[in-house]
Amino acid sequence: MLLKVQEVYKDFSQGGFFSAAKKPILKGVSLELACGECLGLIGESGSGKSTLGRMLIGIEKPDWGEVLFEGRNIYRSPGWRQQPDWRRKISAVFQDYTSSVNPRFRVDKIITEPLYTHRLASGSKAMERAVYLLEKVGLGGDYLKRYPHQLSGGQLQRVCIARALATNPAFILLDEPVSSLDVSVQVQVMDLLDSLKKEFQLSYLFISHDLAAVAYLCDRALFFAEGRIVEAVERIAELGQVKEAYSRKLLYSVLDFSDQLADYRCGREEGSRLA
Ligand SMILES: Nc1ncnc2c1ncn2[C@@H]1O[C@H](COP(=O)(O)OP(=O)(O)OP(=O)(O)O)[C@@H](O)[C@H]1O
Repeated sequence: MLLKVQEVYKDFSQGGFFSAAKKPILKGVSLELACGECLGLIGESGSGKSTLGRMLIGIEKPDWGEVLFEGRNIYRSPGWRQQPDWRRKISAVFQDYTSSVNPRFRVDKIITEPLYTHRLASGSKAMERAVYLLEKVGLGGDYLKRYPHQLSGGQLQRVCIARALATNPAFILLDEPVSSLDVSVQVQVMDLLDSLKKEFQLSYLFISHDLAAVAYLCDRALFFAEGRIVEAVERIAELGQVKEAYSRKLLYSVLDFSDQLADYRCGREEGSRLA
């Protein structure tokens, strides 16, 4: 198993720095992710999805429980706050692509930064890798010298995906990666993520409140409420048959679920016609 989360708990302080009051955010979450798999995490705003996501990429230490990556407890490995070898194998793409990049960096610097941080390449080797990655995300070397403000939202998110791929990761956290994009661009970016997953044998945790997007991209899914997994869907085709009241509520809240899924599928066909 690539990633294993065992009974993690997390509380956050409430009411400011001097307050001792704590609010439980994660309440005993366990999950597993195999190589090459895309697992969806669906839940309402504030349910703790991003907190769990941050825990999986090594930046939110659990109060209790374990996060095992390739069998190793990442928060107990020596120097987990620095740059141990496992860290380059874990990457992330977030919803807010604008604040994910330094606006004063050109695309080449954005993509090569992790290569320098992890001492994987520098100079012309790093630049060659940046061009290769830009091609992989459908942009190409012409974009190397552009600034973020010279790119569309979809192009900038592709640059963020290229950066996430730079260190040859095995696992990528995708925290609402298409939520800020137009539907037609969402389809293109999800198709890109899907083809990259196959090409590089990547595993994804895809956090979303959008059931249609989860149905489109994921192999299986977890419904998440108030810091707990309330229902697991082992076959994504059965997403519409969830039984728990919370999952059904989420399903019904997306009244246009099947319309939206049809839109995505339609967008994919259109995309392939345009290609
Ligand atoms: N560092 C922190 N300190 C205090 N409270 C926090 C911290 N990080 C998150 N929280 C709180 O934890 C709860 C869960 O937040 P989280 O971002 O994980 O939820 P989410 O399900 O990802 O929501 P959204 O979909 O809106 O991003 C929220 O009430 C949030 O305010």
